[in-house]
Amino acid sequence: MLPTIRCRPAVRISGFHPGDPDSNVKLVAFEFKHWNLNCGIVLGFVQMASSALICETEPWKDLRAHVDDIKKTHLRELMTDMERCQSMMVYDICATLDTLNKLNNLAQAAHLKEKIDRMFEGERINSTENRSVLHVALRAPRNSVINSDGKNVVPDVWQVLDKIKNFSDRVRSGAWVGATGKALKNVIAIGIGGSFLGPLFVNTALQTDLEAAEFARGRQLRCLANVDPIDVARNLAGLDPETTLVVVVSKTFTTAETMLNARTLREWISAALGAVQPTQSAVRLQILACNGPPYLFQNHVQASPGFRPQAVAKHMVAVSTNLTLVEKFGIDPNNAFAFWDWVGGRYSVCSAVGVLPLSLQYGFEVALKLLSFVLSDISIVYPYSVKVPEGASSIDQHFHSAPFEKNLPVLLGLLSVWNVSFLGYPARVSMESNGKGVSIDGVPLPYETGEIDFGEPGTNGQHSFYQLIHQGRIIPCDFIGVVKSQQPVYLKGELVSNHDELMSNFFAQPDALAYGKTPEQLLHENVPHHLITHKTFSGNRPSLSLLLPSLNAYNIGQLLAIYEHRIAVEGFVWGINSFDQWGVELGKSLATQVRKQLHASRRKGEPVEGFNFSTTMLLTRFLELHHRNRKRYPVLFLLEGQDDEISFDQDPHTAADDHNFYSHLSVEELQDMTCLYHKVGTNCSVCAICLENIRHAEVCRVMPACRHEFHAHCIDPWLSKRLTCPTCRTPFRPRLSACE
Ligand SMILES: O=P(O)(O)OC[C@H]1O[C@H](O)[C@H](O)[C@@H](O)[C@@H]1O
Repeated sequence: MLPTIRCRPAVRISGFHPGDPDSNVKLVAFEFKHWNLNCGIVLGFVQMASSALICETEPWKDLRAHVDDIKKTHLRELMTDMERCQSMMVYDICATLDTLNKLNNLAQAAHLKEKIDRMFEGERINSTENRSVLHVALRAPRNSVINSDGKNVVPDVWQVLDKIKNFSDRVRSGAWVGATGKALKNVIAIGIGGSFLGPLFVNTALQTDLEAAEFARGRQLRCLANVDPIDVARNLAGLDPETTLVVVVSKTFTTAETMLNARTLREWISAALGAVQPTQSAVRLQILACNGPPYLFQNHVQASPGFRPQAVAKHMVAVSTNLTLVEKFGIDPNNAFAFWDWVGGRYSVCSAVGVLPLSLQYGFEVALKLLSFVLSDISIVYPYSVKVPEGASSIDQHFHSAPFEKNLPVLLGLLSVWNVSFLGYPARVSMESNGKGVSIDGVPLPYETGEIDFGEPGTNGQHSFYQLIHQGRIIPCDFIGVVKSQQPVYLKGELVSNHDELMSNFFAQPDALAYGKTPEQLLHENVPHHLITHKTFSGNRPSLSLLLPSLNAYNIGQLLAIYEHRIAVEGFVWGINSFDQWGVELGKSLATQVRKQLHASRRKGEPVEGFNFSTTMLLTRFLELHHRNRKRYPVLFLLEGQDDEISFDQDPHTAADDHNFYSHLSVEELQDMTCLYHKVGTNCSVCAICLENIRHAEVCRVMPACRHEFHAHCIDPWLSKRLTCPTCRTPFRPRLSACE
């Protein structure tokens, strides 16, 4: 089945025969009719100077002039194309045969083929970072040769894959156990951006796939990115550190959010199972306060049995290009899984970034299918002998070698360029790659690039933002559907199965966008006159519909690769660098300045300065309100930190200096401190640390000045570090005596 370009009559790309014996591309195999490619090549070739913008070429100007013609034709006129109607998947664009010829000319002018070749040949096409772009090597068969700087990188890739197989097999079989001897059933993958979204996407898709789910029975994979402690709390809810493995995923191993989350979980592990390292210099007790429900792990903090260095080694592993920092963090280098600077973060899901967490959850064989390989065709025993590449790898080969008229990523990329730069429609995906304002040579761009990416699964969007896409701005949409549901449900008495209900909408929406609804139709339906304009749909809105046979590891890999390459095609044509992301840096560095200010204000009472007036006011207000409200926050959990980067939630006036900050009380001294047996009706009845009621006759400590009361076993770890009330921060001197 599939794709048809829904455009002027007589232009069609069709195909997608999942079982096509002549094709090793299972997602899409298509024929292209009535388009004389060679003619397009000859007519369109224009040599560009290296810093010339694509908009200065004749093919670009030709397309620009063509826009007015195209705007005269409505998409609904194209719907009468019988050839298109016979296809199973439809790509509706506002374009004609002529448009496609002109786009092909543009591809020639942009030297698209040469750029694709340079990428596969490992040239440093990411010139602003001086790197090659070789994510295709991550899914290359073991015996292939792909060079970067004259070195074949494929053996390194397979060395890591072998290591992942070995490690994930051991964890899954129970040969690798946690610090207390229990099998590790749960995995939390910490990362952000490209070190998060890819694994999250694949995990979301696979967790309802029956085959994959069978391999994941009894196991959980959670992905944590956001630095908001609420997200940490949600991800840890219900997990036991004894049976949890933390995978820290960061290309650089310096990303602020990932490293703070990694330190947080390192404390979670070590508080429950033993301290991280006996660093005396900066061991501090931190209270993270929060209004939310008490998801977290106070009990583990109290129960910490003391220093057990193997806890982190057993419960934390890393994926990174920066193995030095991994080791410095305290993770055993043997438990680090490498990748390389020629893998961009957002193109890294096929590296250990995705393959390690997915192998731990679903087994290595399922993860391998995502990349390239049909397991039935290879021996699982080493060495793998790969016969038929599938998954992402099949699309790589297709992208590299198929002629443009049959090359799906090329066609999709060219059509995106048409939508964005000529028709002025903001399109989808690739915001970090192609959201650029200058060419690869640093020349400001006089045309629109980049796309805006948003969406929703299933029909959710129909009940919200589809209003915008039907009657507001024209936004080209991608609809991705599957023929066979992962979880088929058919209820007796219903008109259709649940999946057919879903798919009814999949087929209807592109038509609604393309056809629209005219005032004449509405009048014919007796719609009241005053509502006619409100209920009119202009139509003529382009969309792409992709129909997959099913959502399994192969198809997911293919889908990923199609979108990766489509993005590259767009960037190659626009003449921009799709592989850097300088635009994300400014906000991050400003956050560093804010972080320092918060630290200085909270710890030393320093006023807010160095910011613009508006931000100064807002920050000051934030600090004031936080300070005023702090007593009402329930204490969520206690942590020990050792990094100066961690901002302390500390009253400036009670933390004048580090000398007073530490109580230096020994365990014996703590035991000697006055405690009492709680009597009903006295003081507070809730311990603000564990949030449990304090019951009759439980052993408690009452803060002498403020009379706040806590379970003795809850408050003691805190008191060993500082002599303030954790609720109101009132300082005090201990009275040492036996229990009353
Ligand atoms: O993997 P890391 O080095 O932690 O980077 C995580 C993310 O951070 C950056 O902000 C980049 O914009 C992303 O492309 C990257 O994926």
